[in-house]
Amino acid sequence: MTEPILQLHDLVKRYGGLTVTDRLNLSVMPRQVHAIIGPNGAGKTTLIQLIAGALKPNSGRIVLGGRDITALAMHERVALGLARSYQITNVFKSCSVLDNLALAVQARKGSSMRFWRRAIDEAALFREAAEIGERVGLADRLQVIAASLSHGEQRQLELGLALASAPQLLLLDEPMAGMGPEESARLIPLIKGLGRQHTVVLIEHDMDAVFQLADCISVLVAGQVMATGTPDQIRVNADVKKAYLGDEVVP
Ligand SMILES: Nc1ncnc2c1ncn2[C@@H]1O[C@H](COP(=O)(O)OP(=O)(O)OP(=O)(O)O)[C@@H](O)[C@H]1O
Repeated sequence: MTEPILQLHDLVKRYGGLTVTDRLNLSVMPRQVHAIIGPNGAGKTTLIQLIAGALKPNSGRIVLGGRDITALAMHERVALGLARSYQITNVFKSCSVLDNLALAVQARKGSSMRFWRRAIDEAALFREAAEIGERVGLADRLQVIAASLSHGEQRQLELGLALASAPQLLLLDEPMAGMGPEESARLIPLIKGLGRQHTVVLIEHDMDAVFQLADCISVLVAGQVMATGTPDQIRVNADVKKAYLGDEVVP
């Protein structure tokens, strides 16, 4: 039987007297896009930060690939195959798409200070960077300076930068934010494809996008998972509909 790639056990996060993550349990299966949705203030961002290691839980356990990572720092989680794509961009604006990706690949390989690196290594580096560019839909934009990319293309490049660390699990924080309908339509199949290779956990407010791209959806309400299921199961779930009344509309 396939084991979950990520498991959260009785996770609790409190801010003073406010319990934001409330004995939360969640399993994420590999090679899926698993979306976490929920009304405003349900604790989605907090949950992503707990998984990434940007926040420490008050109690509970986080298990990645069978290993307890609860006590590990962010960079140690990255080394074990966890990557997070930020809304706040870490793109070098004056560099080309290809150079940005090559730098990210080089960072993974830990060879940034090796000025004497052989040319053959450099060719492999740029080949890998170009391949990542292709996977995020930027094959014909590799030589473009990052600052000239559209908003949507910059988000695609950020995805590419996250992929450069060769993650097992990719965390995406509102990948559709600020995108127009055309840009979203382009990103949906890309993210779906990434889920097949890396496993994607995302939070997203665009419900149309979530129901198109997710294999599995968990609904977070008041810091707990109220329901987990396929988009079709979640769409007809009466409790979920009730939780969303007056908030985002489940399509
Ligand atoms: N650093 C903090 N200190 C105190 N309270 C916080 C802090 N960060 C978040 N909260 C509170 O925790 C709750 C959950 O916040 P969180 O941002 O995780 O929810 P969310 O589901 O991502 O919301 P949204 O959909 O509006 O982005 C909110 O009530 C928020 O005010």
